[in-house]
Amino acid sequence: MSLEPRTPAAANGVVLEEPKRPAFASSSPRLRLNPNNDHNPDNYDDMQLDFSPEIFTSLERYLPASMLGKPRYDKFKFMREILLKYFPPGERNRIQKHREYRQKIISNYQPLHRGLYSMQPAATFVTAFLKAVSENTQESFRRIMSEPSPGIFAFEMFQPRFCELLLSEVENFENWVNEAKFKIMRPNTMNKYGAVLDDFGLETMLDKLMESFIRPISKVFFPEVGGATLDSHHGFVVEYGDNRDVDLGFHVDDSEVTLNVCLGKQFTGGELYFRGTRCDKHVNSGSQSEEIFDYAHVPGYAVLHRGRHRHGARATTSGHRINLILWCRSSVFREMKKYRKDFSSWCGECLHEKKERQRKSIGATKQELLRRDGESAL
Ligand SMILES: O=C(O)CCC(=O)C(=O)O
Ligand SMILES: [Fe+2]
Repeated sequence: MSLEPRTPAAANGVVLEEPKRPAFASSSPRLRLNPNNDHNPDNYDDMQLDFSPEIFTSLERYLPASMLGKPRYDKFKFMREILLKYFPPGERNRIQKHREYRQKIISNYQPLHRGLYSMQPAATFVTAFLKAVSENTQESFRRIMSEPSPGIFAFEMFQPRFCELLLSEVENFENWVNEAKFKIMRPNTMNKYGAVLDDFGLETMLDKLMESFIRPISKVFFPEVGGATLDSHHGFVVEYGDNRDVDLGFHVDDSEVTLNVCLGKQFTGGELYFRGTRCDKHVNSGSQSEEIFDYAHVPGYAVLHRGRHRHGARATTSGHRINLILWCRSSVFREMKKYRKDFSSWCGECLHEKKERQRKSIGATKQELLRRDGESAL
């Protein structure tokens, strides 16, 4: 098996080209860095748009103060100009196709357990997890979590009943896909099986899961990779066993923080193996012995790690294993990353290089001092 990490490039199919910086003249107004949450945005549902109306409604909170009082059409033109720079036509086309794909599922698929489609914390999480998140402190999180290897957190998360319901919903969706001979998109380029939960209606629920439960934890444990600013996700299930995927190759996720929860059912094998966190430049570098760690999945239990923490899943040797995966992303972190070269706060190899530079520089300084001492003694 190759140990070359592969970035699952097509992830949820949303691969954005490098955004080009808007070429505004320096005197032109710019978007605000933080949203104006007091502003009540207009509704764009009735307009013929080439981007989803919700994008305009969301973006409106970022408009400069001078634009906010302008007529709706002026705001629309201003925002569209920005969006066009960030989404080239091919990308826009792909997003439009994906929107139609989801629409087709939503209008034909009959959910089995409607309760799953809105976040119901008391029916979803085990009590200890809920308590830790409501306390929202490093101590409360540490109380329910183990950190068996640096940057890998394991904890009990879902109630058995919630796992059962979600498994049966996924099964119901897959039966519908087969009966309707519907061609579904798989979670990413690495899986032949599994399903994207966001595509059949669970996007809002998973957004809530990320915002209210994963982001507070990530803010504490992964601040250096945008843990506090997670603002989008890709949520899916992976499936292993007979007539399913067997294992998963060595890779990094297209996420800043990944939540991986085992839903069941009964299985042997399927352990995750981790090999240290790396930036793009060092993604293929070797591992230190202390970075080598294996984790055995337990139904109901979650693993939380940086997306750049290199990992893979060993063969599921018997039974059937289904895991919920939530790739959580931060647009702010991705934008800032473009202007940085040193990632020693989270990349094991950048840190190693930095220490090496410091060691050399201290050595050179010592040499210089010794030389000066020698000269003055003459
Ligand atoms: O099979 C697993 O538990 C890991 C899945 C995974 O790493 C992924 O889908 O990115
Ligand atoms: Fe992964």
